[in-house]
Amino acid sequence: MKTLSEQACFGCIQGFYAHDSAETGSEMRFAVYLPPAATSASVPVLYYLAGLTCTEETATIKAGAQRVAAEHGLMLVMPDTSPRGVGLPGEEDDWDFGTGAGFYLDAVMEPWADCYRMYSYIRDELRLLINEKFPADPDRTGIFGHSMGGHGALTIALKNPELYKSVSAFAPISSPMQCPWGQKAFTGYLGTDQASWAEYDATALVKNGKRAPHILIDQGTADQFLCEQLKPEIFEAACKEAGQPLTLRRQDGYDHSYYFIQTFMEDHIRHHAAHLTGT
Ligand SMILES: N[C@@H](CCC(=O)N[C@@H](CS)C(=O)NCC(=O)O)C(=O)O
Repeated sequence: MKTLSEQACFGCIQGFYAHDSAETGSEMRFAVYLPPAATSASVPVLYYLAGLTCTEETATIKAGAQRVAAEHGLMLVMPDTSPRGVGLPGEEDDWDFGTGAGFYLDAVMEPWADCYRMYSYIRDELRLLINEKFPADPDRTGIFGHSMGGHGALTIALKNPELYKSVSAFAPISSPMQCPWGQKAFTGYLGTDQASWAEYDATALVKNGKRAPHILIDQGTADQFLCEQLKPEIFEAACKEAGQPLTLRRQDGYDHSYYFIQTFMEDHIRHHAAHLTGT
């Protein structure tokens, strides 16, 4: 692991790091915010998965998460959204597939299968690296994210409740099997086998018996992707039917941007702190 930069931020450190990833066969970058509490003890870790076109910098700069994370003593980890520059044909052609659009799954289709392994990268490789290199309490890990990253957070938490003790999402893709972004990505990375798609679809996972801790979702009513891509009502109905605890808040007038995310970031960090630290 190498340090790219470190800056003082709310009493401790905002850093950017890179490492050679075995899962993605490439150098991956990630951002870590260490709260002041991390100077004297191991602290809970909260992963934030970003959306389409984003990098490790996007939420670090735009989400305004550090002040509240410092207050609650949470470490923030903000990874990149895909491998970059691995040289696959077409990887840069679309903004919603390939670079910047890893969809937090393990691809099985060629040529993506060797490198596009963001599910295993986030759940295993990066988590173990963070636990080894930073003052992390491995028993207190939470996960949240936005849009494609909201889908990632929900699916990773639902599939691994023993690893993730808190979960939330901003404007998640609630059922990628049922929207154009997801159908394009799943066809390209997973092929046409619908059974493998269901393994990465939050709504299907809930319907098939997977459970996560109480989920918080915020969704802006003026989000330009709401009706065609995000469809929170599908996930809401599945959770209600299955008895999965969910608080879905429809926020009047907010769109899909980081102005929306930064408005409700404090509520999300408090939600995670309540699960991870009891504060
Ligand atoms: N490029 C897309 C929009 C992509 C987009 O909105 N990405 C969201 C995540 S799904 C984002 O967070 N973008 C980065 C930003 O707002 O800084 C378009 O032209 O419609």
